[in-house]
Amino acid sequence: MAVQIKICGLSTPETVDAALAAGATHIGLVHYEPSPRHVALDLARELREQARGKAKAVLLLVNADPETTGRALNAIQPDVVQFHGNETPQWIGGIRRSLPYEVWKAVGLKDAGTLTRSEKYIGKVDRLLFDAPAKALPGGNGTAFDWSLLSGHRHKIDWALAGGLTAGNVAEAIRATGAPLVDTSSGVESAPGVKDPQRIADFCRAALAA
Ligand SMILES: O=C(O)c1ccccc1NCC(=O)[C@H](O)[C@H](O)COP(=O)(O)O
Repeated sequence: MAVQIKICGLSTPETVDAALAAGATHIGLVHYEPSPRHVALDLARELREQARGKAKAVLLLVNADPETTGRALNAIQPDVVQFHGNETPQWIGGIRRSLPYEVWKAVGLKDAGTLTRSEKYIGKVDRLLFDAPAKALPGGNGTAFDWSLLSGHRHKIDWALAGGLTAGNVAEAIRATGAPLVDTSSGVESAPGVKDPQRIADFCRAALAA
């Protein structure tokens, strides 16, 4: 099956079009004010509508309180909500039980212990997104982690690979890990928060050719 591709941190209609044209299966909308990719709810709703029926819209939240979470989900009605902070399995499981969204949890992989600890989300989420550990931001830092942590790992639920992926390394990352879904943000930007249509096209081509 062809690898699935998420282009994260989109914030303009032009770059959503570029992602859709290049074959992205998922577009990521970051609703987190400290991020250079933050999109307010009105814009996120427009971008989500632009992608409807063409790619899944993934809403990213980071340690959002219940009111913010409810307001954002209501406004955007995404296909997927991705939790990218320290949200607990109980909190995430509650959202998944009560709302009709696919639910993902991002996990920063430092070492084999983090991989083992990520199992507490099994049964509470639909997918684990393995990313580099948090730095200045919880995600979107453009750094890769040690992919060998995943080699030979028996995944018990759906998963995805993120962290420092570019057109230049995504094929190798797919071969090294067997990732069924790859996610990039900084690797398709010309500056933090500024997506580049050419880099989006190059990334998708390289991932699909892997
Ligand atoms: O992208 C952000 O600014 C961001 C901020 C806060 C939490 C998560 C964020 N991004 C999440 C993603 O899914 C990124 O695509 C993922 O971390 C990979 O980013 P990158 O290493 O820059 O490709």
